[in-house]
Parts: sequence; structure tokens; C-alpha cells
Amino acid sequence: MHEPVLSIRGLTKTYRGGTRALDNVDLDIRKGEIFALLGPNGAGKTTLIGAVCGLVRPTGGTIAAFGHDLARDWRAARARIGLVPQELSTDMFETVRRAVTYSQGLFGKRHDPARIEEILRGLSLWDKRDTQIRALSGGMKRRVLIAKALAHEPELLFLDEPTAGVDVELRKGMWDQIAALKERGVTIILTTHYIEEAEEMADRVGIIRGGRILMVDEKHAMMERLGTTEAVIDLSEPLAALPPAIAAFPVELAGEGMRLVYRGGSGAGGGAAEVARLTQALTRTGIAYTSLDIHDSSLEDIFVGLLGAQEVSA
Ligand SMILES: Nc1ncnc2c1ncn2[C@@H]1O[C@H](COP(=O)(O)OP(=O)(O)OP(=O)(O)O)[C@@H](O)[C@H]1O
Repeated sequence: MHEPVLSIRGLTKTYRGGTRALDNVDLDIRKGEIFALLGPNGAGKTTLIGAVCGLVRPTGGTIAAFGHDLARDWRAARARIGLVPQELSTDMFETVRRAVTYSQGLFGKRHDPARIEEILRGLSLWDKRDTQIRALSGGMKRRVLIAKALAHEPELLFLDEPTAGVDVELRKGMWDQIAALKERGVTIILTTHYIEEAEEMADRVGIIRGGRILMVDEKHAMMERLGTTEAVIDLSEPLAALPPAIAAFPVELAGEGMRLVYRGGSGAGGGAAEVARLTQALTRTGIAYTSLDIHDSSLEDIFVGLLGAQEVSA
């Protein structure tokens, strides 16, 4: 495997007052991937990003980015990292172009107006280049944040809740922009509590809660390993009991004998393939059915199952 672009070991952060926001976090990020860090409010996502971007001073552990130890060689690493924070805190009276130009110079890059034009055009902000940021819509302000983060051409980009509170259309637009960055070879770490976002975008998913990483895996592997398939089969005639050939499947009889409910793992051997075998067994046993409805659990179901429904909606 390639050397990871980011390598975190034993990272711990205890805030003054005693809140342990990160608790012995180990994480490796691969070059070119989109990694989604998924967790409920207060899980430690922003603290983790802050520690890598030099905004939060860790209490313990090490962080290496592009082979540079952050504690010793911060500037060299930071120059290759971009951060899109949750909110714009400064620059309100600056024009879009001046704010992005300022960001370009922050980490030692030379002023490159052509590159700034390219970034602003790519984010549909070129028409607004001479507008003060305070006069922009919320969606445009978010795009300014992305433009600022891209101005010094980072190879690793953090997006902290990139689509929190934005409408569906804008969210899809953001996803397209993030996908385009990946195409250009940028490694992306995004935090979100929209599971749909992780499901749509991520190559790998890490689940964090209470400052601890509970699980890291390829999104597809996670869905396959932890996912389930449910099928509801409406029968033509009520059944008093399940014949043995049917009872061998993970099924239950419901709806006063008029309905079969299948629940199985969605991984290899289970899921749709097993439901197909079940329907064959029904036909062989002479049990007729009128409808079949099958669906796989989503990443959301898995997430809720892991964390508990209350926490996810918190
Ligand atoms: N500056 C601070 N001082 C003290 N405690 C803090 C500080 N910043 C964060 N915390 C606490 O650390 C924990 C983790 O917070 P963090 O903002 O990293 O979580 P998060 O996963 O980003 O949450 P959200 O999804 O709500 O943004 C929380 O309990 C929070 O209250």
C-alpha cells in the first residue's frame, strides 16, 4: 500500500474543563480517497480536523501528513492541507476575489490570478468576484469557503459539514464539486451527520462517537458486512404454519398467516440471492404469492443500529 497521506496515532484531546473530545484515535488516510467521518453531535469530528489543521493543540499522540510530523514540521505539512470550515467567520467586508487571493498567499504560494479565476469560475463565483462577501447568499458564502480552501492548491482537503443546512439542490451541486476535486487527485476528508452524504460520496467511512473511532471500513464492505435484506411476501392463501422447506430460511409468518417476512444478511449467500431461493422453494411447496417487496438496509440503518436511534437524531 502507498504511504498514507495522513497518519494519526494515539491522538487524544482533553479540553480545559475536562471534556475528552478525542480518545486515543488511530487513523490512516489513503491518497486520493474520499473518507467520510460520520458521527453524532459532539463526537469529536471538528476537534479531529482542528488538530490536523493546527487549530487545536492535541493533549497526546502524533499526526504525520505527507511524511511530516505536524508537531515538528507544521508549515511544510499545512501548506499541502486545505480546510473548509463550517462557517465563515471573517472577511465579510472583503470582495470574493480579494478574500480568495489572501488565502492563496497564506501558505507561501505566489499570487496567481489565472488560478484564482479558474477556481472562481469552477464554483460559479466569477460573476460575484467584486461583490462583498456579506452581500452573498448562504450557498454562495459556502462556495467562497471552498474557493479559499482551494486557493493554495491543497492535496488534502478537509470539509467540515460541507452541506449542513443547505437545500437539496445545492447539496447535490456540492457533491459534484467534491467529486470533481477527487478526479483531480485531491484526497478528501469530510465530516457529516448526513448518512446519505457518506453513502453517496465516500470510498471509506469512519464512525466516531465519544472521541473514539468505532469502525473504519470501505463503505461497500461495511454495508455488506453489517447490512441486512428484508423481503415481504404477500401470500394468496393464509398459512397455519411454515412447512419445513420454508422454515429453513430466516422467515417469519405475519399478518395472520397471509404474509412471509424474510430478514437475512445482505452479504454473499444472503440477501437477494437467498430471497430468490426462497421464492423457488415456495413454488415447489405449492405456496402461491401475490407480491414480493425486497429492500437492503442503508448505511443509515447500520449507523442507527451501531449508535442507537436516539443519538443519531440528537
Ligand atoms: N473549545 C472547547 N472547549 C471545551 N470543550 C470543547 C471545545 N470544543 C469542543 N468541545 C467539546 O468536545 C466535544 C467534541 O466536540 P466537537 O466539536 O469536536 O464534536 P463534533 O463531532 O464536531 O460535533 P458537531 O457534529 O456538533 O459539530 C464536545 O463534547 C464539545 O462540547
